[in-house]
Amino acid sequence: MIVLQCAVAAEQRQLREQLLHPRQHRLGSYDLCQGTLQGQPVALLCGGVGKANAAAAAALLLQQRPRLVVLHGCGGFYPASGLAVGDLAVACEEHYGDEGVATPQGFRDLSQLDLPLLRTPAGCYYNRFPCDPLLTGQLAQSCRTLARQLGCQVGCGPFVTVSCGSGRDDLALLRQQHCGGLCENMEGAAVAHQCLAVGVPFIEVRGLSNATGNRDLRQWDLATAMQRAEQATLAFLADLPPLPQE
Ligand SMILES: O=C(O)c1cccc(C(=O)CC[C@H]2O[C@@H](n3cnc4c(=O)[nH]cnc43)[C@H](O)[C@@H]2O)c1
Repeated sequence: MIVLQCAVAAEQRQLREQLLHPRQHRLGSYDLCQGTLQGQPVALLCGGVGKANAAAAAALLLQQRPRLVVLHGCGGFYPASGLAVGDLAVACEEHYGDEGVATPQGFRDLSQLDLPLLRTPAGCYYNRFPCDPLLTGQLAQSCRTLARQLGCQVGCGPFVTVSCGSGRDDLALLRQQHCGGLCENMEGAAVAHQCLAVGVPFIEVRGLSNATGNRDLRQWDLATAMQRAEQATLAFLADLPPLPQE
């Protein structure tokens, strides 16, 4: 089974509509919708906004040993990303953007503080959590094909997960520079972290709803961004070969 996780119900509307053989379950405090999309067995999980919600939801689903977790939704793009509202972004890794300490000399992240968030036999993880490289490549390829049809761009690079959105130019610039960030969101690093902790592959795609930096809600397009992330998820599933045992 593949888990398709998002933050809010509006981010999974199309996926729910297209789900074949839908079955509704209650898992902990979540309404889980299972079925088939593009021939793949999936579970649709709406985990809530923010790192704590996203991690709690992912941790519960990971107990069922899914084949893969795909996080999808909307996000903000950083100034030097070259991206625009309506474009797609694929994560190669996720950064916890505000875990660390703000000092008079600037932001110090957890590696500079020697405070790992996760210890595995392969090593310690601080602010940065990788996405599955092979599946990320496949996701980016599916997105490029889709983007040609939609007339939009695709970026692939580091994502930054924050508690406090970058609604100011200086903050957006700082986070972009510190993490080399392409896209900002509020859940990704927490889900990537949970997946890495139990060895389940993780990938992430976001439709870009807004620019980070000085906040101007008139320029936001949440609906298009959410829809495009769902379309990208469907395109990825359609291109994905089924697992031998499924
Ligand atoms: O009103 C605001 O200034 C504001 C700032 C950040 C996010 C929101 C939302 O309503 C969306 C939260 C939701 O969407 C993701 N998201 C979308 N754009 C961003 C962003 O620029 N920075 C961080 N998160 C963003 C996020 O993952 C949440 O799930 C409103």
